[in-house]
Amino acid sequence: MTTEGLEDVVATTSRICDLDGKLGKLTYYGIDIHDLARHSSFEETAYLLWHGVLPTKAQLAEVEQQLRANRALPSRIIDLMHLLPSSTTPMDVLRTTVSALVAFDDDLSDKSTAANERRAIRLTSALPTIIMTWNSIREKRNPVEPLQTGTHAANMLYMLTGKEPDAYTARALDVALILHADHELNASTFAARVTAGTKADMYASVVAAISALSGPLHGGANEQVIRMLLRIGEVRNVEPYLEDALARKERIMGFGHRVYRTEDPRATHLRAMSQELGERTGDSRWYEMSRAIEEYIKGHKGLNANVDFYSASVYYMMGIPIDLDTPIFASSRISGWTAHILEQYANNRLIRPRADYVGAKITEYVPVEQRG
Ligand SMILES: CC(=O)SCCNC(=O)CCNC(=O)[C@H](O)C(C)(C)COP(=O)(O)OP(=O)(O)OC[C@H]1O[C@@H](n2cnc3c(N)ncnc32)[C@H](O)[C@@H]1OP(=O)(O)O
Ligand SMILES: O=C([O-])CC(=O)C(=O)O
Repeated sequence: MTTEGLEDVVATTSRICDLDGKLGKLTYYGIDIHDLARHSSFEETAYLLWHGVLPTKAQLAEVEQQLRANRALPSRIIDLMHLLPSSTTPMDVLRTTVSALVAFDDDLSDKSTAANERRAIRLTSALPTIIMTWNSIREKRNPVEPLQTGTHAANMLYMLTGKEPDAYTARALDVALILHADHELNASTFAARVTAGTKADMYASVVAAISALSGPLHGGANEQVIRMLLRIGEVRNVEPYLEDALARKERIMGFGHRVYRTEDPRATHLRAMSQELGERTGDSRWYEMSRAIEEYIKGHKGLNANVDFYSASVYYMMGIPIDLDTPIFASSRISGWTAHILEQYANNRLIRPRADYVGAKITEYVPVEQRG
């Protein structure tokens, strides 16, 4: 029997992330996402995903230090970015430069777990630098050097503007990164594991993941959500816009999920953040439109907002350029991807499902001269 889109197919065992779509429960190594969002940091959550336990104080300090120490990019990666047309999308730049980073790995032949854990740290540190360096290059500004201090989130905001972010915004992005860090066998993580399952290296596996994340049915939806909010413009336009869109059978980005049949627990936090950011910035339009869309779609289609819905207005109110939304998702999900790649390597079997053949019956080969 076939299951289109592998819905509900259990494709592997994993200790990393547990997801209950009926109850709306999400845990990383048994720790509730709500607790992580309230109390953890992105760095601590990444450690948890890589090692399966929360770090001691010393281990946390060490991973924070390693993540800071690896922020700078090889200068030739920056040279490579200068060669790209300024219209290249940030996701395409991310995919291309992560692929090129393999050439700067000191010893690719070292396939030990320790070497792959070091690669996970290097890749996690590199992603925000790539994204923000590209943002400067395409705007014909000098890239801002990464800070040697501060969190993954604060450094990302600093590299965007050249100014240290206020504590509230840095923490809000930190929480968003925690919420996006892992999500079981989503399409990009599955792509990473399929690639790692062939014993391809970590760079190749992450490139596969970035490529899968970029599509609008997955991580690319957050960018489409904010474009929709901009098109709608104000709360009173929500209803006619959605009526039209649904009549045309359009999908409303940021709604629906393959696994959740109830509220996505990450959306609960992002909704509250969107409201709070609206109040702080004195412009609640984006939050209010989002609430109106959510109510309409819930009422008319029975669909819940997913992680991409409220993250869109959150990032917009932080002043993040729209097409950096999905790369920012990637700069969190890299922790989950690399954790899954490490888990795949540790207990590997090639991932190779079958297809139910529904094509033509055996047919005789007709040489081209006789085909008319
Ligand atoms: C981080 C993430 O990846 S979260 C997901 C981000 N993606 C989006 O927000 C894109 C919009 N959402 C969607 O396209 C889908 O809900 C997906 C891709 C997330 C999940 O899709 P699936 O599990 O394959 O559900 P499927 O596509 O079979 O949809 C089931 C039904 O709900 C409808 N539906 C699902 N999502 C939506 C939506 N966002 N807007 C309108 N209708 C929708 C479908 O049209 C379909 O209706 P039908 O049976 O009448 O044809
Ligand atoms: O799990 C999924 O299919 C999509 C998702 O929410 C994520 O990757 O965060």
